[in-house]
Amino acid sequence: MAVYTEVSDEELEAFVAGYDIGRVLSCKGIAEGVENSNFALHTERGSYILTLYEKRVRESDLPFFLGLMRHLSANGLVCPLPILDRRGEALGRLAGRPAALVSFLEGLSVRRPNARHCGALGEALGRLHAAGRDFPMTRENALSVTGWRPLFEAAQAQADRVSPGLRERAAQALDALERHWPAGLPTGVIHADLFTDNVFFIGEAVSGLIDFYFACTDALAYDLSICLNAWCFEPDGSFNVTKGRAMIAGYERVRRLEPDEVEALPLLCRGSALRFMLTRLVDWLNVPPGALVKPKDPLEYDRKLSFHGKATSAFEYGLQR
Ligand SMILES: Nc1ncnc2c1ncn2[C@@H]1O[C@H](COP(=O)(O)OP(=O)(O)O)[C@@H](O)[C@H]1O
Ligand SMILES: N[C@@H](CCOP(=O)(O)O)C(=O)O
Repeated sequence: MAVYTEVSDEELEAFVAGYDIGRVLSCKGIAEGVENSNFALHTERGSYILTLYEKRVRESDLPFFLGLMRHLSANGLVCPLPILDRRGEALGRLAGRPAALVSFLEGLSVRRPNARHCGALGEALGRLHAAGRDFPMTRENALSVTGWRPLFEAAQAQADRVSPGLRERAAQALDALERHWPAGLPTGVIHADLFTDNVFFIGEAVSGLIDFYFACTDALAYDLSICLNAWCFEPDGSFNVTKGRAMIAGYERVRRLEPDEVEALPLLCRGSALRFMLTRLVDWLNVPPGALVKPKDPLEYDRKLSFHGKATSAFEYGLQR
């Protein structure tokens, strides 16, 4: 369910009249997604996504997200382009919420990516990092290492109800990561949530990247580690090194990893696995009564953590030199 806020026809027509995009032909709520209310909007001029930003997105971050998408689009990355209204603003208000219109992207996300998808994704991630290089705004990553202990504290008392021993496994990973988290790696704009549902393909070519609402300024290789976690494990919990090799090679076609990033990769993968395990665990333990959102499985990332805890070098993830 991802329509939290209903919009009346009158409100919608008044909002759309603020843009030079013709009149509304249709507007349908989109079921996918969890954070915001999204609608597929068709007007006399084209197709758009209308997003009403809900409570989990901080309003003060919206200029960063919208500015970033405009910057990346201007630098050749296919991502949603925020449409400017007649006043030249990308951010408006609708039904009492901050709202924006972005361009509609063609393509489909893949649920079970193969190695060619992983290679194409790696290359697209490299292009994203290159296109973001001159973006002048910054945004701290609230879900990096200093953000993990509060999540752990919020969930630890009930963690063993989800899986025996989970509290201790998470505590050990967190202690190790807090002690050894790498500093000084090359940083820039990262997507920070480039899971399969946020990447569109036409055939095996990437046709667009969406959902920049976790984007921030952080280590570039951390973004790659998020993708290795999200794309290269099999349903049985094993890491598919063929997919990892394709992804890293795809990334390095655009941007070669530096020696300190290579060195840090296993730790970054462990950190990003813990990040998603913890946010999923907190969500799992706090499903609001009557909610239609299906929480994501934290144990998927508990299994990934056990792989990363044993990995010692980037070669185990498919790096070739
Ligand atoms: N620019 C776009 N073009 C086409 N479809 C989009 C676009 N943006 C979002 N969508 C659709 O809306 C769904 C939810 O969007 P998403 O940004 O992932 O929401 P949330 O941030 O709430 O998780 C996506 O899975 C996709 O189907
Ligand atoms: N990708 C995260 C959850 C964020 O969901 P999204 O719909 O905003 O991509 C996870 O898998 O835990």
